[in-house]
Order: sequence, then structure tokens, then C-alpha cells
Amino acid sequence: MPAVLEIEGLRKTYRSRRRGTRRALDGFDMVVEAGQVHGFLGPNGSGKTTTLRTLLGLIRPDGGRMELLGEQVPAALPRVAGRVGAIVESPQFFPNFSARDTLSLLAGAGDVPRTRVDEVLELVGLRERAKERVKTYSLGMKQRLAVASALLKDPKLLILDEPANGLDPGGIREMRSLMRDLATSGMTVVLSSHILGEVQLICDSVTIISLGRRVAAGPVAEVLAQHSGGGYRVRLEAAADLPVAAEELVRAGARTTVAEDHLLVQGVDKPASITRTLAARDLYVSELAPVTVDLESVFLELTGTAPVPGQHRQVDESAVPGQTGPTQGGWGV
Ligand SMILES: Nc1ncnc2c1ncn2[C@@H]1O[C@H](COP(=O)(O)OP(=O)(O)OP(=O)(O)O)[C@@H](O)[C@H]1O
Repeated sequence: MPAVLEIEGLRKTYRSRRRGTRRALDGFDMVVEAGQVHGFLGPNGSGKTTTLRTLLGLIRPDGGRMELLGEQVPAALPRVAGRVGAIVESPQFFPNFSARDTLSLLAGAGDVPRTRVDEVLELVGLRERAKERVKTYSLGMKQRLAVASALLKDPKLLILDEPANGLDPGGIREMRSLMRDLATSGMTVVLSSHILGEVQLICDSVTIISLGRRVAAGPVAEVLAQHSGGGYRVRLEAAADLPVAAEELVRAGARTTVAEDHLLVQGVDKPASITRTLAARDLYVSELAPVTVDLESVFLELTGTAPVPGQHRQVDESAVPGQTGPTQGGWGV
């Protein structure tokens, strides 16, 4: 399978008087093969958005090589832009326009035949409600409208930054089947996400980024198999004791990671040694279970941090300068 997205040694350091120097990407590599749904995973601030925005020419990198659809970017962006659809910011729509008006306007601006508007409305499941005003739409419908806008040019590659963000379980399910349908139709989909269970369900392959570097990549099953280190999930009667308990277990020789409400403990031969170590310090275990390996535990092991729901985006993230109109976040139309 040819690669439709290839990044090698990407580097980016932000320098600002107010926030000082921050190295966002530190020699990052990524490869996405054609026809896949590829999950791009990483904790808050690990460099996902910087990567996607750099690929799309919205940020200038300090070094590295990037290719989209076999052409070097940013130099070839004017040539490849028509074949890449992307949503990297929350799109803004005119609230009094309908979905059809919104897409017709974008189609007109992007030299896209009007017949494509009905096609994409059908694809994202908005045809029935296409004449209603956007302000009456649920968040899930607005997300689907955003995807529809990115699909207008019938892209070969679709890049979505946190497409399931803020959606209820029904909306997430709809987004999941939409991604799968698009991949079945031959499109390659790259989605950044912190909803790991979701990624495990819909993605063929993943790249995990931590502190601006790739820490794991490959087909989901392979990444899981390579990191089947197992271990135990440990909960305590008082969650406030987790950091102290982690210190004790590390002192006793176990590899221990602190998550929001539990510890992941690895490198112990018997679970009894965990309870014994902790009880000796008056720390009482309320639950101790072997970890079945899923993406969440691999992610935790590799990045040392649990994804925090609802905190995937930097609150201080700056807007893309110079973008106006109904789809601020849309690109490639
Ligand atoms: N405009 C900016 N100026 C200065 N630092 C920035 C800027 N944008 C991002 N950063 C910093 O660069 C690092 C990577 O941020 P980035 O937004 O790419 O991560 P992310 O993985 O997308 O995180 P999130 O999931 O929270 O959006 C973070 O330390 C962040 O604070």
C-alpha cells in the first residue's frame, strides 16, 4: 500500500515573549497508508494539532520532511489541496443558513458542481434535514456538516482533529459508521482523538505521540501485541492516596503509573505483593484486577498520562489568522 501521508523528523518550537519557548515537535515521524482509518493519539499538548496544522501549511516547521499524496508539502500544497479535506479547528457556520445553503455557498466558491452538494448531504446523513437552519442542529449534526464541507471536493485523504469531541454516544456511533463508510469507498481517513476505545473500534492503524515524538505506530493489533506487558489495575479506598501508593510500589521495584482514579502496576510476579506492600503502609486496596491490554493501557504505559475527557484542546490555543467565512475550520474546499 502506498503512503498517502509521510512525515519524517518534523520539528517545531514555539517562541513567544509571553509563554517563552516550547518544543512542540521533536523529530516526529508518521506514515499513513492508503485506504486506512488511522488514529493519531496523544495526551494533551503532545503535538497533534501542531502536526496537523503544519501539514496543512497553517504553521511553518523548523525542520523535517512532509509528504501528502506523494508530493512534498508545503511546496506542493496548491497542487494537492484539492485532494485533501481537513477540519482542524471547530468550524463556524452561519446559524441562519441551512446545511444545503452552506454547502452550496462553499461549492460555488470552490468550483465544485452543485450536484456534489446532494451527494455529500447523503453521505453524512443530513439529507432529510438539509433545509433546516444550522442553528437548530445538534452538535453531532454540525460536526457532520463540517465533514460534509470537507468532502465537497471528493478528497482522497480526509484529516479530522477530534471529530468525536463533545458528541453524545449516539453521535459518536454515527461518526464511527461515517468514517468506516468513507474508508470503504476508498478514502484514507486520519483522525486525532483522545477517545481511545473509539479509536480501537474504528481504526486500522495508529500513531501514538508523546512530547513531540512518535512512541508507537502500526496496525492496532500489532501495537497492542507489542505492548501486552499486562500488569494490574489497582484502586484504593481513598483516591487521594494514589501518589503515595505509587511511590511505595516503585520503591518495592514495580513499574507504576498514576491514572485519574487508579494505578497501573507492572513488573510484579504476584498480585499479593502489591496488597502486601501497600497494607504495610496502611494503604488499603479496594480493587485489584489484571489489565486486559487495550489501547488505553498501551497509551498510559507509553505516555505516562491518562487522556482527560474534555481537556483535549489547549485553552490558550491561538486562532488561525486570516480565516473568515462560514467554515473557519474547513480546508481543502
Ligand atoms: N501558538 C502557540 N504558542 C506557543 N505554544 C504553543 C502554541 N500552540 C501549541 N503550543 C504548545 O505546543 C505544545 C503542543 O501543542 P499541540 O496543541 O500541538 O498539542 P495537542 O497534542 O494537539 O494537544 P491537545 O490535544 O491539547 O490539543 C504544547 O506544549 C502547547 O502548549
